[in-house]
Amino acid sequence: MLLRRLCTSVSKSYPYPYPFLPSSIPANPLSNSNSYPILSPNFKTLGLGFHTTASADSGTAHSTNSTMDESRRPVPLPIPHPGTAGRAEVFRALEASLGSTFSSHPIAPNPNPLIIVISGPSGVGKDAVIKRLREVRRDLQFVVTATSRRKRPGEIDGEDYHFITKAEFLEMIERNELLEHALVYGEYKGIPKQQIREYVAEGRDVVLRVDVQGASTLRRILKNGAVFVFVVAESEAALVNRLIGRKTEKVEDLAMRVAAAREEIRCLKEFDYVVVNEDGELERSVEMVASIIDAEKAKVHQRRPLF
Ligand SMILES: Nc1ncnc2c1ncn2[C@@H]1O[C@H](COP(=O)(O)OP(=O)(O)OP(=O)(O)O)[C@@H](O)[C@H]1O
Repeated sequence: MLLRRLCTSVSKSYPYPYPFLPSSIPANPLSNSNSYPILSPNFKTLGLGFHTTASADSGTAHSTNSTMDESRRPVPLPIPHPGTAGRAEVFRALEASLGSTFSSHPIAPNPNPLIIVISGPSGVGKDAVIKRLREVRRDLQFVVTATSRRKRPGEIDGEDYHFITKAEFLEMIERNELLEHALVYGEYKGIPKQQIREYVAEGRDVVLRVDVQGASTLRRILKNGAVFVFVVAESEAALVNRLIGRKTEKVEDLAMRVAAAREEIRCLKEFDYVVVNEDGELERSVEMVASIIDAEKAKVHQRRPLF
């Protein structure tokens, strides 16, 4: 707040390109006509409680800090005008006047690795969104869910899902290898822990795909350490049409999935973001998810992926 006030008042009052000088400061007697006067090295101390002022009649700058010794008194140095001098020359002159080199280290800290949980009712397009996201965001890691259900046409084992038997799934549960698992429409689905741990340890962003009940479990485990995205269709009718169009469900399963979707939509408030995957607008939904990820990575207060 204090910094903002300082920046605002300084930028309003100072016509020179150097932001921390009061406008009343006279020309530097040592400078040529292309130079601006500048103080050294006490500008660094502005934030530390020194208050540097300029005296119009003496042509020198003073500090109101009574403890400042002679050696730290501001020394006026000539700064060549960027219009006539080379960039490197002005850069070096600024460094000399401030008494320190300009660091090339990143100003903002590296963002934390992010866990992105994508969920939503059956048939809204979670797999379709994730499949496309994989293509457009190569920087993301996708945890492959293990499932006991049968492969659908076009699905690839180890890429879309790890297709395993019910017995193998139960062994994974026994060995505590799953972060979360659920029995969904008579088939097991679960998220292997190890993959997430490895990706997060490498500082990578990880995308998980879970059903709504799985998302509730993950929220309890991961709390605010992950971002939860709820994918929905624009309407119930659109969702039903999509499920029918997929032609993968038995008729009795269709009714069950639609009934479940009605319940699952009530869980929306447990999520951080909602993405409406409108009919024919898959690309826009994928862009929306990518934007959510970018916004999360730009957060000043980052989530901490702990589990
Ligand atoms: N925006 C869209 N417009 C039109 N069709 C879509 C769109 N998104 C997905 N679909 C289609 O809708 C059907 C259901 O999508 P998908 O299988 O990705 O849903 P899902 O949420 O992963 O379902 P489930 O949880 O049952 O696995 C698929 O046939 C898919 O191609």
